[in-house]
Amino acid sequence: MNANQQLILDLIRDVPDWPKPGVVFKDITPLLADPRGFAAAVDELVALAPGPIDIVVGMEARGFIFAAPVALKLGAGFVPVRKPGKLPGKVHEQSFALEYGHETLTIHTDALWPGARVMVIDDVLATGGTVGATAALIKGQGAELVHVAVLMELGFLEGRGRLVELGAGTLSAVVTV
Ligand SMILES: O=P(O)(O)OC[C@H]1O[C@H](OP(=O)(O)OP(=O)(O)O)[C@H](O)[C@@H]1O
Ligand SMILES: Nc1ncnc2[nH]cnc12
Repeated sequence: MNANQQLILDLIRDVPDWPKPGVVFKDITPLLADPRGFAAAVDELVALAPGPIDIVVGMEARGFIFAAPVALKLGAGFVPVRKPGKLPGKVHEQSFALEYGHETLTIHTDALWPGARVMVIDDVLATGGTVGATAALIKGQGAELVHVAVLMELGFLEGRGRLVELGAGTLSAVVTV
């Protein structure tokens, strides 16, 4: 483990039984409030890009926090995947189950183009539902999902296996717990 990874782990707070009993919530707010920690997280995510990237896709809301600075550092554009009723244009949508509920995600129908090299960035991989739905939205536009990078993978929830089943492409995590 490198120094950045140790710093990141030290700055993520466990909140037991939130938002519902049995869930241990990984709270990134202490990490974001620490400039060295936040920079370390962005740098480690940037380092996971496998090559040139046209567009970084981030998912509302926590994904936006990391995806936007990663896009800038990679010289890529940023495309938001949002919850329903937020994007003003025509959208494609995809529903899925979360660790603590259900969700639908949307993307503008003209956000991507065939062959665009896309990287997905999110804070947490839990069950894989969010990344799986986002991958479907990206592939639905004929874009190339080059890689998925998350700050933290919750290994015990086996989201990675679900993504293989969904054909969501390669994934790496800065830290795994
Ligand atoms: O792998 P999964 O089981 O899909 O869970 C991971 C997702 O859950 C959280 O988002 P959440 O829907 O809680 O929304 P938020 O970013 O608005 O807090 C997190 O930011 C990931 O996007
Ligand atoms: N346990 C968890 N902590 C933080 N974000 C999450 N998203 C889904 N499960 C989560």
